[in-house]
Amino acid sequence: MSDPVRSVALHALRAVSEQDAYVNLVLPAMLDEHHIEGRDAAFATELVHGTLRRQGTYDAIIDHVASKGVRSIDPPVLDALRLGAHQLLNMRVPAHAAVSETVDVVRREIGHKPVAFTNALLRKIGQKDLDGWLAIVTEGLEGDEARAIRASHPLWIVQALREALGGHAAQIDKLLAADNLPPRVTLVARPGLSTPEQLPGTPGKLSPYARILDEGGDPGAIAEVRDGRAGVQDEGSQLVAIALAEAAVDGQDARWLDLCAGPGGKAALLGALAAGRGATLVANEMQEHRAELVRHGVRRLGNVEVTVFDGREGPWEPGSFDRVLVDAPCTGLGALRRRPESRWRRKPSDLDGLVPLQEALLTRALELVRPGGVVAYATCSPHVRETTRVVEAVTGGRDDVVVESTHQWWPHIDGTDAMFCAVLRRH
Ligand SMILES: C[S@@+](CC[C@H](N)C(=O)[O-])C[C@H]1O[C@@H](n2cnc3c(N)ncnc32)[C@H](O)[C@@H]1O
Repeated sequence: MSDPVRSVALHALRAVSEQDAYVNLVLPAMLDEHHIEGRDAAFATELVHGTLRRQGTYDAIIDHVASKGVRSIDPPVLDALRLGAHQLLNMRVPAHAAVSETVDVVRREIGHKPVAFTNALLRKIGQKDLDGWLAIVTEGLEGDEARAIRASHPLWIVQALREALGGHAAQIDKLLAADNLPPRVTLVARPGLSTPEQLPGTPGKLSPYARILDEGGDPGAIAEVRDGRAGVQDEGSQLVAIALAEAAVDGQDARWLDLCAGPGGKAALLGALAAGRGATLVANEMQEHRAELVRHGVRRLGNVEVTVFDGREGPWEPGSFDRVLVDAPCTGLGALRRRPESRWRRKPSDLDGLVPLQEALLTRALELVRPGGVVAYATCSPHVRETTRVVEAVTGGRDDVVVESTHQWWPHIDGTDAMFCAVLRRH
């Protein structure tokens, strides 16, 4: 394969759009297979992740330059055009190389037929810079419609994020911009197993256990991460585990439960915090393959039992836990910056299935915690239907539950994923 980097990039985009692959899984495997490393691997990652993030903007531009519109274009050719547009408009690739290399990939990987078409469209796109194109494709559009194209988010997500910002809705552009920046890798030093000072990088801003790796830092090269004394974990996730661990409980503090634990990042931190107090943790996960990831994450801890049940039905005694975490399955709209394709895959109707499950899991958690104990309800989504409205629906009309605190973290303010956490106390 000549220029294997761009060929791999196109294959990864095809796998995402054709087979619903997750780019975070499929691209590293392809890079490994083709022995693409170092700067070439970083270039391929930027090509693919950047193209996926900015797909909404590029499709609007391609729609403008293609005489029959973007929908008339064969999916493999469209992926190649997006790849070319990203190089032309958002990367420091010289325009002639962006066009000719992308056209070569089309010739090699798709065939001769679309070569002239691709060449003509990319040349047109190369005639203006990104700002020039944005002015054209948002002409006549206002507010969120223009914003959706400019910041490359589906309109319904822009509207949901603006609603979630509430009184801070004016920050929407900053939030959308933060979603388009790849996050720095953050480590967690699991207390009792390692200290942040033993890890490379700089201290976190919010969690006392966090360390932020320098750009290009490889967590796989760190001994503490390899052997489970530390892990890779966004600071927002660390803060959720800390919020549950630090909430005051009346009386004993011996039995903790993580109802939805897979893949186990929060369970590992909670387990370490529980061990420091002589408490035990049940880390439950419904899917066996994800429970296996939890077992791996907590392998250094002797106080964690991993179970595999539907959290709504597991065989625990009512009132048998002092602290319970419900890190509920959700749309993940708070983690768009680390999952480049997910914004295009999620649908508003996903909420219709998730919200009843979230309510049922929180209801069960409130049954399993003892009076005087606490429940933390968390989502890696700021969508109000999954956050405050779930808490209101479950606690409204109950006089045995008090909402002690709610907190929404944001990428553009806190540098974390947009995690939500409510701490509830049973009476
Ligand atoms: C947001 S993730 C949890 C992330 C995890 N706490 C961590 O920090 O690594 C939600 C998890 O809930 C699991 N899940 C979905 N439905 C469930 C149910 N009914 N009971 C228990 N777990 C469930 C999913 O498989 C998924 O692993």
